[in-house]
Amino acid sequence: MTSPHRRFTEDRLVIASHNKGKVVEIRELLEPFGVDVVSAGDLGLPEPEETGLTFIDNAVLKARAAAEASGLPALADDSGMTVEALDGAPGIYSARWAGPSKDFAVAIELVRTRMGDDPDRRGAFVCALALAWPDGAVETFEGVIQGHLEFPPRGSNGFGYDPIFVPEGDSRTFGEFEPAEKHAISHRAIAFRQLVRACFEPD
Ligand SMILES: O=c1nc[nH]c2c1ncn2[C@H]1C[C@H](O)[C@@H](COP(=O)(O)OP(=O)(O)OP(=O)(O)O)O1
Ligand SMILES: [Mg+2]
Repeated sequence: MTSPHRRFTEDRLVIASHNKGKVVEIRELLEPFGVDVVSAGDLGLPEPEETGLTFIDNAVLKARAAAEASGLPALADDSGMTVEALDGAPGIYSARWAGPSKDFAVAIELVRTRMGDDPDRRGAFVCALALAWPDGAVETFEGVIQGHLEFPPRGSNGFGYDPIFVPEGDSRTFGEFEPAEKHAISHRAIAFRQLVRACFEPD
């Protein structure tokens, strides 16, 4: 049976993200596919306003904006952390909780104080990926990893909320994971496996 997905046949791809930590991870995850990648920041593309109400909506919006502006296929990642005790917050607002200076010490402190001593420490990371072409076609994928939060933050690897997130089955925070270990299990890795199967690997 032929795949219902639009396949990636070009040799260049724009990473539609202005987050340096995320761009590093996406480059590492795409490395085996020999695609020439350039980031939206490198191309001087503007950072679109994320007006969507879901991770998928925002990923599509960012991917389409970059594909239209560059004339190249573009891959966007919209991701965040959801906390049970906060009814899913910060969720799609995960980056915005860090404020205009993108200070995640501030965002982490906000999560800590809002959770207070709630005994429910469960949290998850979600990653939506959208691959968009300049003609408007788009493919979307989503990955989730469950875990719990621990304070104070530990570890200096990764980015964002990694120093407080402990994935199920481990006792270390993602901030204490080596990059390759995070790439084996993360929400982004789960979404990437689907993307690769649908759009990159031969039928
Ligand atoms: O693996 C992760 N480890 C820790 N924190 C993470 C992760 N993945 C997403 N996060 C948090 C921080 C990030 O800032 C926000 C995503 O927000 P999101 O709008 O998708 O990205 P962003 O504004 O940082 O860059 P951009 O929109 O240009 O891709 O969620
Ligand atoms: Mg963003």
